[in-house]
Amino acid sequence: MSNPLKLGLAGLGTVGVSVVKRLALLENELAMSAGRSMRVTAVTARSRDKDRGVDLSNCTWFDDPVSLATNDDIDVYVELMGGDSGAAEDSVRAALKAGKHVVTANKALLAKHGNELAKLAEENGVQLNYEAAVAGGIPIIKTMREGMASNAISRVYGIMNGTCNYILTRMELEGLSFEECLQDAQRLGYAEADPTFDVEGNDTAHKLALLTSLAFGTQIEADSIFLEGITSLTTDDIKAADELGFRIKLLGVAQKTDTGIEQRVHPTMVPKSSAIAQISGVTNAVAVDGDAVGSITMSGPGAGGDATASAVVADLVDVARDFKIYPLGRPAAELQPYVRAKMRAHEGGYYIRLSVNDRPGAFASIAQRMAEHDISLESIVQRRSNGYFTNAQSEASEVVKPQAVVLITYETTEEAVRKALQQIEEDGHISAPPQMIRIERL
Ligand SMILES: NC(=O)C1=CN([C@@H]2O[C@H](COP(=O)(O)OP(=O)(O)OC[C@H]3O[C@@H](n4cnc5c(N)ncnc54)[C@H](OP(=O)(O)O)[C@@H]3O)[C@@H](O)[C@H]2O)C=CC1
Ligand SMILES: N[C@@H](CCO)C(=O)O
Repeated sequence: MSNPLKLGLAGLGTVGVSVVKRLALLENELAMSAGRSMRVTAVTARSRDKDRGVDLSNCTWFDDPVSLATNDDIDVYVELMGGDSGAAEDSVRAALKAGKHVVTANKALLAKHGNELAKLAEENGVQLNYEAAVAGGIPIIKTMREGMASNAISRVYGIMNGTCNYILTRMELEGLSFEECLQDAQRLGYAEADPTFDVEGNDTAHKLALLTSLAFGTQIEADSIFLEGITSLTTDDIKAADELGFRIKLLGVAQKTDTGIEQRVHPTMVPKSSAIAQISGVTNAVAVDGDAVGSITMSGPGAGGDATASAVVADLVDVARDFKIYPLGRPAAELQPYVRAKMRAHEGGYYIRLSVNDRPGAFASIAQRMAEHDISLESIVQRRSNGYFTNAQSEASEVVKPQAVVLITYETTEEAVRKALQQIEEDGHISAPPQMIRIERL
C-alpha cells in the first residue's frame, strides 16, 4: 500500500469534527477502498482550547489557515470553515497554488470564486472536490458530472436547503413558529453560521449556481439568480396551501428557456401528490432532466455533521485513488458565458393572497385588473377575518372588514401578475402588500 494521504483540516465545527470521527471509525475500510490510508496530520480552527470531543493529540496545530494550507507536510487541504472571502478564500487559493489538492464543503466560496478556483486547480494539476457543498449527503455532483455525462440536461431543480425544509415542515405539521423551528435547526447543526443565508435563500442560490454550471456547461453566475427566501411566508399561507392541495417548499430551479437560462430560488407551491412535496425535514431532493435518462431524482439528508462528512470523505477517497476530473466537468476555459433568461418572462401558475377591504366594488375591481392582464383564475377562496379595523385611506368614521382572499391563477407570466398586483395596490382596495407564491406543477 502507498504512503498515507496526509490531510490538513481547517475548521473543527459541525462538519470538521464529523469528518475526523468518520475517518477514525472507518480507518481500515477506507484504506482498503482507497488503496492507501488517510490521516489528519494538521488542524486549525479559531479557538485552540475548545474541547471538540475528538482526539487531535497527534495533529500539528496551526493558528493560521494559510500556513496550514501550504505546509509541506500535507497532501490535501480540507477547508471546512465557511465564508466566501477571508481565511477560506485565501487558504484555498494558497493551497491550490502550492500544489495541494483541496476538498471543501464551502458553496458560498465556490459560488463566488468557483470559475477562478477551478482554473487554478487545473493549472496546478490538483483536484478541487466539493461534493458536500450541494445537498449535504446526496452525491449530486458526481451524479451530474460523471453519471450523467452523456446527457443534454434541460432542467435541474430541487430542495437544496435542509434548514428551510426543516422549518417549513415543522411549521406545517406542528404549527410551530418560524423562530422556534430556526433555533432547533441551528441547535442541530443544520444552519449556516449566519442563518439569514439559509432563510433568505442565498444558500440555495449558491448550490443552484454550481448545479447550473454542471448542467449547462456555463460559467458559475450566482449573482444572476432570482432570489426570494421564506421569511415572508406566514402560517396563513401554509394553511391556505394545505387546504388548496399544495405544500410550500423552497425550490431552486435552473432551466433552459428560449431566451437563456432561468435560475430562480423562491418559495414554491407544489401539489401535495408530487414527489417533491413528500420531502420533509432536513431532507433534500434534487431532480435532473436529461435527454437520455428522462428524469432522475435523488433525495437524502441535506445538512448535519454525519451526512456532510459522508460527502467530504468520499471526496478524499477520490483523491487517495488519484481520480482526476475537471472540477466543473470541463476545462474552466471552455465554460460558456451564462445567458440569463428574464424572470418577468417566467410562465407558471400563481397563488396570490390579498387582504381586501370589504367595500362595494373592491372584488369587481380586482377581478377586472386580473382580466386586463389576461390572467385567468382557477379558484378564489375568501375568508372573513375575526377582527375589524379602520382603513387609513377611508373616512375616519368608516369601519371596514379586511378579508383574506386567495386567488389561484392558471398559467400566466410573471410580468402580467406583477403588473396586475401593482395596479391593485394603487387602486387602494387592499390593506397590506400582496403575497405572491409561484406554483410548480411538478
Ligand atoms: N453544517 C452543515 O450541515 C453543512 C455545512 N456545510 C459547509 O461546511 C462548512 C463548515 O460548516 P460547519 O461545520 O457547519 O460550520 P461551524 O460553524 O460549525 O464550524 C466552522 C469551523 O471553522 C472554524 N473557523 C471559522 N473561521 C475560521 C478562521 N478564520 N480560521 C480558522 N478557523 C476558522 C471554526 O473555529 P472555532 O470552532 O474555533 O470557532 C469552526 O471550527 C461551511 O462552508 C458550510 O457552509 C456544507 C454542508 C452542510
Ligand atoms: N445550511 C445548509 C447546510 C447544508 O449545505 C442547509 O441547511 O442546507
